[in-house]
Amino acid sequence: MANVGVLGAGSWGTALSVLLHDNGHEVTIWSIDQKEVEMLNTKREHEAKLPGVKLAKEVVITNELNHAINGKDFLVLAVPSIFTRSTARKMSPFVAEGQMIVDVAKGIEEATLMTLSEQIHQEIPQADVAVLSGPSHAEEVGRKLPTTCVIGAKTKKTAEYLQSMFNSRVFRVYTSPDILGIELGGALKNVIALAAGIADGLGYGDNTKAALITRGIAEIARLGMKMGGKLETFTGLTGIGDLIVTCASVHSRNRKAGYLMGQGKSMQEAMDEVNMVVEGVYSAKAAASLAKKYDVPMPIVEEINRILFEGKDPKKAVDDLMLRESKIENSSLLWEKE
Ligand SMILES: NC(=O)c1ccc[n+]([C@@H]2O[C@H](COP(=O)([O-])OP(=O)(O)OC[C@H]3O[C@@H](n4cnc5c(N)ncnc54)[C@H](O)[C@@H]3O)[C@@H](O)[C@H]2O)c1
Ligand SMILES: O=P(O)(O)OC[C@H](O)CO
Repeated sequence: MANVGVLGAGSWGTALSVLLHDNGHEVTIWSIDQKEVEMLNTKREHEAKLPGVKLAKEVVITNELNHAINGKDFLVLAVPSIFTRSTARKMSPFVAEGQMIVDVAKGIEEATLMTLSEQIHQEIPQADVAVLSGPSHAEEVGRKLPTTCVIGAKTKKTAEYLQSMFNSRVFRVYTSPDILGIELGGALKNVIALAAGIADGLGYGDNTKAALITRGIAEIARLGMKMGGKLETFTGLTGIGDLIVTCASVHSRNRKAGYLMGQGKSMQEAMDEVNMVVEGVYSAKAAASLAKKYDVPMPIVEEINRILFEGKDPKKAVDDLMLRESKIENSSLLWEKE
């Protein structure tokens, strides 16, 4: 049994707290928002973000960061990615040498193009930073439906320790040394999910969805491998696995935001209606900047940026994708004879 601090009390922080408590660990959740702490202490349920999932009375909920960090065997950082750096900076004075932090958010910092684990390492150099990712909606983890994820860590020892902490009958965790590939897959799939949602909102069909998923992972892998991520990661749970769930699921925040935009709502109207973090909106510009920096074609990502930030008509964006110059499916495939 371990003593765990979960930083962030949104839907994912809450679902993982329930999982870790069910696994027999002592869990303390921290939220920056005193009202959220009071609400969770009173109701033992996040009605707005994860209705129907109860937090056991033993789970401690606090507004004091040091209470969630001091003496904990490991920490789970579950705040939306735009708050990762600021939260890590606040955490740093309380984090012990070698204390493990598992980042479970998905994003890339727009200003620096850094992954979340890189930001955490910069703010908390003394921490042992790992990541947890995969096809795992909080709504289903909270209902204890079978789910698989991957822990990425710098050492096998840390990865296997954390694997044993999260593993359960309903939550199967694999390990991986490819932290970068895991983080890029998690952040970039949210941008493609916006496109999948837009296609749904426009009334397009399964063919369109399959095309976006397949060409989407091609874009993600092309960039990710040029940055140093591994092909095996992009074809695994945190790559294609997470992309499939986010493009297809009724629970997906990014898909839903895209759907609303496909139906004619503005980006802001869509984000307000979803009322939970829509990470793809924050990662889209970073993805386009990385594509430019690494000289990798990412046409879906580029069109999403035009829709989000230049007001391009989504239908015109799909037309432009369909009418791009003709291409071979994969430029590494060759005919024996030309
Ligand atoms: N929800 C899921 O199914 C799921 C699954 C896997 C990964 N994730 C990732 O986990 C991260 C969190 O997602 P979520 O769904 O829990 O989001 P959410 O919108 O439910 O979480 C919002 C929470 O963030 C915290 N918060 C708000 N403002 C803050 C601030 N200024 N500083 C620090 N914390 C603040 C509060 O506790 C708030 O409840 C995202 O990166 C998301 O991609 C989510
Ligand atoms: O699928 P979304 O858009 O809700 O994103 C949340 C998580 O990243 C799912 O893995």
